[in-house]
Amino acid sequence: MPVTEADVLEALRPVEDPELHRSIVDLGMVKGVAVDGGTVAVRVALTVAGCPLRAEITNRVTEAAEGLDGIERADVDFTVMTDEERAAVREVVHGDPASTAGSQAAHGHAEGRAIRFAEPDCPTRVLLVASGKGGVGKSSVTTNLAISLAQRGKSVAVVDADVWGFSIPRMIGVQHPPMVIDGMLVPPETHGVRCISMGFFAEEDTPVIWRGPMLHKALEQFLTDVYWDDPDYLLVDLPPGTGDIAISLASFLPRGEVYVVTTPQPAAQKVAQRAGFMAQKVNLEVKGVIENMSWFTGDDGTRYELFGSGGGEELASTLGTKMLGQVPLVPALREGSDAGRPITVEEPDGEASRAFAEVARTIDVDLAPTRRYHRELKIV
Ligand SMILES: Nc1ncnc2c1ncn2[C@@H]1O[C@H](COP(=O)(O)OP(=O)(O)OP(=O)(O)O)[C@@H](O)[C@H]1O
Repeated sequence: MPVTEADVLEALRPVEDPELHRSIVDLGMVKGVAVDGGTVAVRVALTVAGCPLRAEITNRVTEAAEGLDGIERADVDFTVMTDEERAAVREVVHGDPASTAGSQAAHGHAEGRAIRFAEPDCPTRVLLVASGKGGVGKSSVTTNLAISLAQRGKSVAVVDADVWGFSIPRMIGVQHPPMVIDGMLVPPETHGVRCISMGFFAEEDTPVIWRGPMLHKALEQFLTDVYWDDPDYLLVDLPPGTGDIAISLASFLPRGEVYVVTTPQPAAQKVAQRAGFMAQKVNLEVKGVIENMSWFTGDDGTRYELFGSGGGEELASTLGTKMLGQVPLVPALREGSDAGRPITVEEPDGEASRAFAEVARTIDVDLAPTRRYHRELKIV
């Protein structure tokens, strides 16, 4: 039997938009299908003009259509959605329009909008990555831990809340800024990790001079106006230290698990301790310490403890928590970060990547919560 247009539509149904992770058919992106013998023409409406995912969508559509028996060639052409169509997409993916971005007359922060990650039935584990001071590798740990969790098959998102020293987009190698669909921000996905950062809204070499209340609102918007789609994990790269941002986030994310990154030298512990104690003061549990730059392995296999040793263990014991892992100092990690090629992607079997994979496993398996949250079990 010859292939019909309905057959093609069925074949396209499992094709997902690469970042919205929903069927392109359900999203209303397939605007037309025409079969002519062994050739099929498919017209796809992109959510936004100049959509950076066009090539990937072409590949997916072509592969699905050409998988049909009797179809030899698929030609894909593109159009762009109208405002109404975009509004419909936002409604499909982001639910009730009254509670989501873009529904307000003045787009932006909507007072009182719920933060999904704070809701009892939200399945997402929120990992807050903290450090006492800058430069210990907190952003590198956040980036590579996120990728390691994604490599375990988890859906992972990152909020770069290091508003003054945002570096995640560069480190992870983000290819394009977030897309805006009817006021809803769709975070770009790289190596299986979705990410949003102040870096998308400020120039790299311009200092962020926003004051506390504006930052507070910006972060709240990162948690509400962005289409996160209930990932398994949300990692938050906190600014170093114990300032207002960390406290704001604690109030936004009361179910956050805190992980403190430190270096091995004893002097660093005093500063890192403050971050840990601050978390405990705002009632967040410090779930573990990750020691970074623990040693450098020479060509002959000798380990050189350039920054001393024992700091991570000591900090963990002071904070009453566990040390989850030690990440060695590897020049390729820094080079990869600078070039947007994370070590966990470039050298997945290397010494540092194995350390990140083990920390990811510990968090994912050993520290998995035993309690499940059910809305219906909420005691009022
Ligand atoms: N294990 C490591 N091996 C080699 N270089 C590393 C390692 N960890 C971090 N670095 C490098 O150290 C520098 C600081 O790291 P990073 O930016 O992750 O720190 P940070 O604690 O987030 O700092 P800030 O909060 O100031 O942004 C970067 O150049 C990074 O590439």
